[in-house]
Amino acid sequence: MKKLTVLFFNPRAGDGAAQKIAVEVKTRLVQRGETPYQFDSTTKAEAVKKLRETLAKKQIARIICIGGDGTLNVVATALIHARVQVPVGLIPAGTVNNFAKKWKIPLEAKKAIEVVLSGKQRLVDIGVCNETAIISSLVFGSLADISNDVKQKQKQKFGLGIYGLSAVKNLSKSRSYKALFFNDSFSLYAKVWVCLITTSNYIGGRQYLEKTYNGLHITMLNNMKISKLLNYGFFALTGNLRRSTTLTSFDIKKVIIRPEDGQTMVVRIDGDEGPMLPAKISWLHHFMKIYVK
Ligand SMILES: Nc1ncnc2c1ncn2[C@@H]1O[C@H](COP(=O)(O)OP(=O)(O)OP(=O)(O)O)[C@@H](O)[C@H]1O
Repeated sequence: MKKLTVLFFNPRAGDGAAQKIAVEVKTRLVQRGETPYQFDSTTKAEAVKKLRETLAKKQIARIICIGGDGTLNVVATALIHARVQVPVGLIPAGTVNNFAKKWKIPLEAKKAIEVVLSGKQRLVDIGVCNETAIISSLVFGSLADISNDVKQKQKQKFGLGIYGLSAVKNLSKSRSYKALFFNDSFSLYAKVWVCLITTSNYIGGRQYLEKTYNGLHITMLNNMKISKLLNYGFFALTGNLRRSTTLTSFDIKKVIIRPEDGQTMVVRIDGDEGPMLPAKISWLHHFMKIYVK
């Protein structure tokens, strides 16, 4: 039986170009004698479920994913649930496309399609929080509440500056969360105003740390003051966040985060609402095969 190519696109990603790009990819695949397999989905949860079922029932040669980090998260989460490794071709069609920038996948659709069809692959690492993939970032604390406030439509209309505006709007509501970070060999109790965990030294398409490390980068702002925010903002914008004196920052492969005092906390992963804390967050070495230049 011939293995199938799954063609998965998210009409909500970026400026909505994914659907048009999907038609282009389909034409290229048909020209090569392939019949791509597609399914309909209207929510992220439905897409994860359908993709996981497809991976379990059918022989899949590869998945072509058209969208941003949130769309790629659907694919990686389905791969985690299905416990299989199938090569993934990313055609960037999101707003930020952090993952595509990190792996130098062309942002222009035509070029990205050629990268997938040329067949060169490499293994890459991602993160996981409970059973949800982390493609680029996990965040909780007041900033997570801020991104919750930012709707996809606003992001498309006003660009990423909308996060800054929302931050200023929400400043008065900000509060810190008490949480315990631990694994087999360390434990840290912290009052977290905002905690950011990333899989690389890029966030929002910009380099924010000097170096990357093969693991999760954890950066947290522990107490909220306007003066601290300015210091933090300066170093973040100049790509030297770890030089800021107002942060706790370390790299790790595995951590459990448990809120104290019975507080409830939801994390946001790759821009979407994720699981509630407590959660186990780990580094998945060589988890995903992707097409690269
Ligand atoms: N099949 C789907 N149907 C509906 N919505 C989806 C589907 N797959 C993903 N989504 C949601 O669409 C939203 C936008 O997707 P995505 O993150 O890829 O685009 P973006 O935000 O423009 O890009 P980026 O994250 O790179 O800035 C996300 O919130 C994601 O949860």
